[in-house]
Parts: sequence; structure tokens; C-alpha cells
Amino acid sequence: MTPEATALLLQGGEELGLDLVPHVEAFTRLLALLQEGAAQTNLTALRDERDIVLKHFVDSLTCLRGGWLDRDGRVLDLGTGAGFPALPLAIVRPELRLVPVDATAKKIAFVTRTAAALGLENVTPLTARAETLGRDPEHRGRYDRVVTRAVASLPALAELALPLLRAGGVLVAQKGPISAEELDAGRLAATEVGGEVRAVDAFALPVLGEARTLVIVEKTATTPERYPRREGVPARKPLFWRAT
Ligand SMILES: C[S@@+](CC[C@H](N)C(=O)[O-])C[C@H]1O[C@@H](n2cnc3c(N)ncnc32)[C@H](O)[C@@H]1O
Repeated sequence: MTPEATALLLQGGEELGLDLVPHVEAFTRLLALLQEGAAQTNLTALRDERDIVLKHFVDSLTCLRGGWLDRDGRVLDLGTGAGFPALPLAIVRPELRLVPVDATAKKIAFVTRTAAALGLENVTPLTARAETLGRDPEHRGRYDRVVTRAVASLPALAELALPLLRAGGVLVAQKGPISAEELDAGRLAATEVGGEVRAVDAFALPVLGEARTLVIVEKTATTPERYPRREGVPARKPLFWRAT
């Protein structure tokens, strides 16, 4: 990693209250593996070091805001793609047991290789759709936290994530700016599937200042058996929301 990119990583961490100095080596290796992987397959649109450091690494770590992931536990990353936020979280929070999940086997193959190369023993990647896991007794109701970044609308995320959480578990949804309409639909959807929106944290991405939102949904009741609906339906026909 160039000295400039390292400085941005440390500055981003500092703005989040994180000392990333002990993790520079791990992030340097992650950056190299990501650039290598991106050259071979269509893993990520970001190629530039500065973009990867700020928009993947630092952005992923913003889900630590508010302390929702401060306790150890099982954390499912829904729609992890090339491993975000799961891999940065696994580096910085070794006490978390992370299960990065994605529907695309090629992406999970990359996450598996990368976690092994980085020696991250707290990462167990899984190729699956969230809808399938949500109906599987080995996964339904088994997670303390679900994190997710840039995957779907809030009502769709509520339907996909809440079935996976134990009672009292929490969804930490990382999004860009969110409209009042999406948030309203998300609140209704959360209630429908057994949850409640606990916090909406609008903030600026460190260094770049872009708008981001963390939406926190707590599982407060049992999810009705009919949720999640079948594959593709939660995103195509989100509850209480007419996607544009
Ligand atoms: C835009 S990418 C975001 C990837 C990553 N979270 C990030 O922030 O870089 C969305 C990912 O979610 C996955 N995905 C979407 N819906 C899913 C579902 N229902 N179950 C599992 N994976 C899903 C897609 O395969 C894709 O890799």
C-alpha cells in the first residue's frame, strides 16, 4: 500500500475512533488480493488504491459506529460480495465469528481464499441465498447480528435478515442516503417480520464526506413462518414499498 493510502486508512480509522496501526499489514495484503482478484474477475468496480481504502475498507468499518457490534457473537454478512464489510470486520474484531454469505459462488470462493491467506480463522463463508438460509433450521434464528452493505432496500433487508436473528439480535444495515419513504416502508416491514427500527444514524464517510446511513433494527418478536418469501421476491416486491 502506498504511504498515501496507508495515511488515509489510518485517518479514516481515527475518525471512527479506531487505531488501525496494528492492522496495516493485514489491510495491505487484503488490498493486494483484491486488486489481483479484480483483475481476473469482475469482483469490484473499484481499482484505485485510494478508492478501495476509503470506499471499501473504511466504509465497511463504519458499521462499528454506535457499538452495535461490540460484543462477541455470530455475525452474518448478508450479500458480502468480495467480502464487505465481513473481511475488514474480521481483521479489526477477531472476537466476532463472521459468516459472509453471498448467492454468487465465485464471490464466496474469493472470500474463502482471501480469509485463508490472511489467516482469519473467525470467518466461515457460505454460498447461499438469504431466503434459503432464512427457512433452514440451522440458520433461522441463529445469529446475534446481521450486517449488510449496499444490498437491497430497507424493507427487503428486514424480510431477509430478521428471520436469521435470534430474539434480541440486531440488523446493522449500511446504506447511502435513505429517503423518508424507504425508511417508513422499512419500519412497517420490520414490524411485520418481528422487528423494530431502533436507530437511524446519518453521518458522513470519513475523509470523503459522502452521505451514509446506518439503520439498526432489533428483533423483538418471532418472525411469522411465511417470511422470508421465496427467492427473489423480497427484493422484487418489498413489503410496504413500491421500488422505483
Ligand atoms: C452490490 S453487492 C454489495 C457487496 C458488498 N456487500 C459490498 O458492499 O461491497 C450486492 C451483493 O449481494 C448479493 N445478494 C443480493 N441478494 C442476495 C440474497 N438474497 N442472498 C444472498 N446474496 C444476495 C449479490 O450476489 C451481490 O454480491
